[in-house]
Amino acid sequence: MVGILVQLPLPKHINEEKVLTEISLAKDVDGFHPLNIGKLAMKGRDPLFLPCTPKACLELLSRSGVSIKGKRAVVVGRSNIVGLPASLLLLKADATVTIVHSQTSQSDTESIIREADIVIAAAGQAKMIKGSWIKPGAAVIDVGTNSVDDPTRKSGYRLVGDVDFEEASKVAGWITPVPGGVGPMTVTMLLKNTLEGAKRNIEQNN
Ligand SMILES: NC(=O)C1=CN([C@@H]2O[C@H](COP(=O)(O)OP(=O)(O)OC[C@H]3O[C@@H](n4cnc5c(N)ncnc54)[C@H](OP(=O)(O)O)[C@@H]3O)[C@@H](O)[C@H]2O)C=CC1
Ligand SMILES: Nc1nc(=O)c2c([nH]1)NC[C@@H]1CN(c3ccc(C(=O)N[C@@H](CCC(=O)O)C(=O)O)cc3)C=[N+]21
Repeated sequence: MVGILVQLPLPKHINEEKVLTEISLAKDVDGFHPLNIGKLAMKGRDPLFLPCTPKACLELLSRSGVSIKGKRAVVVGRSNIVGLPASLLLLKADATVTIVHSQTSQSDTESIIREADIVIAAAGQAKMIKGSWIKPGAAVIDVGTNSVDDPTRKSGYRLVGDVDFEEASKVAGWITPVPGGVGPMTVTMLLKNTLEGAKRNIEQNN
């Protein structure tokens, strides 16, 4: 076995920190071991693996030719899975990073997003970010995957992002859709991490 991913969130009676700390560093393909996250947070240290969703966000930016250095970036959300590691990655890439969260005032959230060249939305709130908040030409990465009722669908629901795509796509320079945006790239980054981890293990054992 070359990689281990513990699907989060865990049920309440299981201690997430204990479980994640038990994962071998060399198999931590999600990059959630405290040592990997700690290295991500520190200057001049390189974690063995980067968390898949934040890595997917940066991959989408770089493949679209969006430069990060010196840009104003806002991350909406500060979870261990997405918001916090995404902001650390942007910081490592030399962006000027602001993080907004559930305790940020609505007016601050809106005004900070309005000034951002790069928006990473990971709040889990359907369509909370309006088109009028987006700076013209900004790069908008929508991580939110929220199911909303839709009686016209056989399933009875559909997936929407944290950004109002219809409005925001008229103003943004780049924007990812939901579904079909960050989600599939996250899966790709998981496979990439797993392959790279396997190669590294083979090299070290020879
Ligand atoms: N496509 C993909 O690969 C992935 C998609 N997701 C999706 O991304 C979204 C976020 O996931 P996850 O980070 O795990 O969710 P969490 O619920 O763990 O975190 C949500 C974060 O958003 C903040 N928040 C909540 N409401 C607001 C608001 N109104 N304004 C600003 N910030 C707010 C919370 O603040 P506070 O800290 O104060 O509570 C929290 O930090 C979900 O829709 C999830 O389904 C998640 C992982 C991968
Ligand atoms: N340890 C851990 N690591 C994670 O990376 C992790 C996790 N736990 N827990 C849950 C969240 C959620 N997440 C998604 C990944 C892909 C899609 C994805 O591919 N979505 C498709 C749609 C899928 C559908 O239609 O249902 C899309 O956006 O196009 C969504 C969500 C990873 N997470």
